[in-house]
Amino acid sequence: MRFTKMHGAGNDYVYVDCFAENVDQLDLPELAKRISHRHYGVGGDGLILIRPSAVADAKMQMFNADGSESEMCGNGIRCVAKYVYDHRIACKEQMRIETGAGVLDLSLSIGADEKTESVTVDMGVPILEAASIPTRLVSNGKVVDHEVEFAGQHHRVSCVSMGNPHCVLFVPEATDELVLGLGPLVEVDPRFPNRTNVEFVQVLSRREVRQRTWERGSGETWACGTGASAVCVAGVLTGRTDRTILNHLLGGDLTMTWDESTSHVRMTGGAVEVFSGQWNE
Ligand SMILES: N[C@@H](CCC[C@H](N)C(=O)O)C(=O)O
Repeated sequence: MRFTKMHGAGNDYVYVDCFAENVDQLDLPELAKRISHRHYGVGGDGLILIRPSAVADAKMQMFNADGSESEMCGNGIRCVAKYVYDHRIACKEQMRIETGAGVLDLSLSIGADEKTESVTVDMGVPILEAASIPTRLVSNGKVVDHEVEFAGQHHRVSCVSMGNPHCVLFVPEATDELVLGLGPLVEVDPRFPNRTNVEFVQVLSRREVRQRTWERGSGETWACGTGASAVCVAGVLTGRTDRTILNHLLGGDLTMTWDESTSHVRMTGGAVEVFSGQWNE
């Protein structure tokens, strides 16, 4: 089976082109675990299948490194768009990709070498009601974060779904103690019956934040696009940031906007193809 390693802002996945490869007989969760392993496999934050779609230019199916399947992947969908364009599956600068969270619109910036340099994704409308710890309205009509106890400590969190669940914590500094210590506890907290992704965010100014992410099913990753979308929404709702922010993640930057007129979140970032190979197992 041919595969391609790609990353968006350092969030790296193993991609399989299912326009060319038949994976239907494979145990996909097991394959995701094995292929993602950083010592025994190709290595990555998970596995992403680029499939034909009946309703869009392609369909993305994504698995975390532990084999669990997620509805959506923000950095992954930019790489899927790049693959689809650069490998001439669809030569369209405006493209639609089907995900577990619906069909999303993408706009590609093409370089002089006729390859995709960056991608803007319309991430859709964030869902606040679906969060298991709901974001609350206070009497003056302003939405605020919610005080919750995790491991005996009180934290203020905002829960935002971008098709997949996110729990955003604004902190003075996203330390290892928080990300690697608290992150795994929040991920499996019983108040999140489907587990959750966890974002630790330091606000640098109204237009700039620094984010570290503990991802459901993959542990700490170098970036998370759906997480950056949730952070953009939570920053606006809690009055901390403007509607357009630059988010510095461990592996790169993402530009995020929560559009006031449409309520859609837009994300712009790079997508990089690293290498291709043959998986023989
Ligand atoms: N890294 C991704 C999110 C991947 C899925 C996530 N771990 C989940 O289980 O929901 C992104 O860029 O959005």
